[in-house]
Amino acid sequence: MENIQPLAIDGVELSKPIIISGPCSAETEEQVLETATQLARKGVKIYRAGIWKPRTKPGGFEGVGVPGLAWLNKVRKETGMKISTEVANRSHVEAALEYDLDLLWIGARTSANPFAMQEIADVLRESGRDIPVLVKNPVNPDLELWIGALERLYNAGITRLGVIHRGFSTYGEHIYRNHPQWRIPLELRIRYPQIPIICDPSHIGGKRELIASLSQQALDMGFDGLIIESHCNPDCAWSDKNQQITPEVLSVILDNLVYRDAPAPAESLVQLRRQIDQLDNELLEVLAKRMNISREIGTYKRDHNMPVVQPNRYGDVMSTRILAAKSMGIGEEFMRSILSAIHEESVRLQVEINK
Ligand SMILES: O=C(O)C(=O)C[C@]1(C(=O)O)C=C[C@@H](O)C=C1
Repeated sequence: MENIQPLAIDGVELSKPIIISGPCSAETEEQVLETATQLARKGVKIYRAGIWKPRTKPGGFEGVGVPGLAWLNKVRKETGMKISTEVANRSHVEAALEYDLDLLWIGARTSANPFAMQEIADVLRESGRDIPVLVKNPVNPDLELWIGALERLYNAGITRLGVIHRGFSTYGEHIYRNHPQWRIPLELRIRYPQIPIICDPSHIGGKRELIASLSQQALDMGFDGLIIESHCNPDCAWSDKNQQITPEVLSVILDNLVYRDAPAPAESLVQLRRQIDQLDNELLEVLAKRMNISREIGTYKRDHNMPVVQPNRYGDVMSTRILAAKSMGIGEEFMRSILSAIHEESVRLQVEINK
């Protein structure tokens, strides 16, 4: 995907960060236009509204369908904003192209489904249109599946691609509706630095109160933009009302965000990075030494017919190190995952010796 072009929409200068906003769902022409007018007044340039809504269970509001596309056209005409919606199958794409939408996005359930992604890529290729497309992460935390969805579009001739990080589904009650698992979009950034990443704090948080802090966190991590749900009357929204905010609130949140975009690092940062380099080397040396001891223990176990995994010893290692880590200001979760990775590798080396 070397040839990916910067996310550009014809006829609009994209702000930094890129801001996309609008209601979760288009409900009525009045609601669509009223929300759009208020957002345009606040300086938003790209409008979003769900026309077809994938619902977990049948019987919910499933979107207004094609008539909503005409309302979006009216939004563009009256406010000058660019218009976007989610597409999930061939007929959605055909209708969206017919109504000349400026930007499309692919939802998380669709990007998780290679058949649906291929169908969308095929219809875009047949249309010969290089419309910008944003791909939400798949519901499950699978980076390859996400990249696969992007590749299908890229191979179909779509060169203005971006992604939306909307968090990952988890079972049970959590503070987030969809767990952010930031390391996954960050890994994508490292592998494809040319692909812009837009954060969707509305779907990650699932609650209005979390939108501001999640947005700032995303910008601090170098994300390129935000897609935030906004509704002229959120409490009466037909879908996802807890995570929608008024254009007024949106504007306050945006005004308070700090967008960090400093270019070359100063000397003080270079110095600090040198210290990190040094410490990482020391960590590596210690790790290598630990693995060598583990190999020796592995030989001992093989010669004395002992099982590789020693749960009591592992439990002791875990609890004593976590206690020590805490007293040094190191987080428990972090320490637990490091120790568990070290133990896994240590066990793998010892199993090798037994072969
Ligand atoms: O103490 C041992 O028996 C080891 O092999 C070391 C070690 C570790 O890496 O800490 C590895 C495997 C065991 O399950 C417990 C601990």
